[in-house]
Amino acid sequence: MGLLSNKTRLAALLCASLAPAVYFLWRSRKARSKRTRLPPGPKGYPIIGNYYDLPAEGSHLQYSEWKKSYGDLIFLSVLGRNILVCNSRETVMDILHKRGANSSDRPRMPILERWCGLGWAIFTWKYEGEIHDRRRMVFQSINKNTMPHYEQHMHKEALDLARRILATPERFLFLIDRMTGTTIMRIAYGHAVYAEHDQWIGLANNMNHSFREASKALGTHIAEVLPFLTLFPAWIFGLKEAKAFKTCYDSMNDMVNLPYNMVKKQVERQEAAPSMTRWLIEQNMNPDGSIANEHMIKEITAESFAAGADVTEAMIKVFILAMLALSEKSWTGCDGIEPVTSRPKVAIYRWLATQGISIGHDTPALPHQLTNDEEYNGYFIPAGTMVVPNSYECARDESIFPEPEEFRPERFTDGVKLFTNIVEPRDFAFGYGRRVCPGRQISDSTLWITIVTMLYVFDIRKAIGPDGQPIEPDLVLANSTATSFPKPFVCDFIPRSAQHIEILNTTYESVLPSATTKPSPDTV
Ligand code: HEM
Repeated sequence: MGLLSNKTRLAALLCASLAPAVYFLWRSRKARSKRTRLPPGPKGYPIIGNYYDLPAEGSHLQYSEWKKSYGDLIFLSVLGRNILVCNSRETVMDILHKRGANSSDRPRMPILERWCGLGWAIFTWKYEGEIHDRRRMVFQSINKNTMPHYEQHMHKEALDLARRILATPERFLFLIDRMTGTTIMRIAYGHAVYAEHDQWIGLANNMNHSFREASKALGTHIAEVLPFLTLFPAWIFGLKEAKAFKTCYDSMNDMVNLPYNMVKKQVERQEAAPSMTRWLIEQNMNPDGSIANEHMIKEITAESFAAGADVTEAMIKVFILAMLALSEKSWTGCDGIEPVTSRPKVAIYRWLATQGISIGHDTPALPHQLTNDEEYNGYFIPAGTMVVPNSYECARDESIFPEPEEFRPERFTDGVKLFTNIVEPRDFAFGYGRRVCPGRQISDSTLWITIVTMLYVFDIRKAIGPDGQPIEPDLVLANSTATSFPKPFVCDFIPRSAQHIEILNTTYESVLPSATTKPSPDTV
């Protein structure tokens, strides 16, 4: 006779067979109860979710509008992808900074990775593996030893920009574009640009242009949210888009390989100018002359160039717009600016964000992604949720920045020193938590040196139209490409005095005198 009676055995059998069913029922109830604790958001449709609630461009405006109904946290779902929008500085900081250990991944960017050939760029990666080494490479090559060298070049390029604007003020937009390219080119590769149409800059322009076109093409692309579609060839979804993606793919490839190979040859000949690439090659050189981590060096320097040039250009153009917005109002910092004491650039970062600068495709900043489930203020946020920080809304918080549309440097500085008790706009201009921009020191210095130089030489005013009235610039940025830019605009650059011009010219000659005459020996 067994140890258990037949009745007990039957009961045990019943329990054993029911247990999984009970367990799954319990789990689904738990999950359902958790789901009911999701943050609020607009009710979507089955399967497609909020697909049609989001505009094709300017999503930050829609997020800000929803804030009135749903508050600081908004939960959306688009074709199965969960999205959490952080609509205030507090929620952005809580989720992306304080909980950075769980919020530092990126959502997959399947089109950029597969069709546009950007799988090597860390901004598309999860926060794991080699990304730490690559971010470290950027930090190590922008250090206290290399920074003074880079700053000399920034200074030279800013003075050069002022001289060129003096000669042909109507070309100022093109000249700013050129100047940011040449500055970052110097820093990344040590390449000096002399000719108007430099081959290296041409390469970079091709890359930037093709990336913008590809970004436009991926705008509403279904494969963005259904990654398996990128297993098919892009052309079956449209020839025009496929062409844009392919051009992007090829130009990225050129940018990764050609400048790097050139610098490598220069290092072998001991002729390389100081740069991120030279520094990284030297640091990774093996005793037999081979270079360790070569793929990382060439990819991270190409990414630094790509990440830096466009946004810095946008920032400087926004600064000019800001000067026009400031117009007749008095601001002590503008008049006879003291280069090292006044710090209007923090105002630019905030104002730029209020204008909806978008870094990353049509989101107010690059999105992050949750690695694991998260609990926040009683809400449940599932693993894999894409977190979108609405920096646009953060910069417009009226409790911190009254009349946020106004460009008012006096919020941050009395014209002599920077206030210490301010909310630092750089905290939201350069991203968040563990994914914060590793190149911010470079951009910060470039922007600062350029602003100071321009304000020293010029009074920047609204252009006067044929009717004798000032031409009002459009302050709304053109959105929806990788980085948003001011729409083309006109303005007047009025030199402050003959003495200011003389000082500009003598300073230009004295900063890095060798950089003005030596032609570039290498072509790519
Ligand atoms: C004014 C100029 C710049 C602005 C406003 C800017 C802003 C940003 C922002 C908002 C992010 C996303 C951060 C996040 O995910 O939370 C980012 C990422 C990045 N930036 Fe910048 N950036 C600028 C210039 C530069 C420069 C000059 C470099 C290189 C030297 C650079 C390299 C990068 C890289 C490599 C990433 C990807 C980091 C990652 O995904 O881990 N950026 N930047």
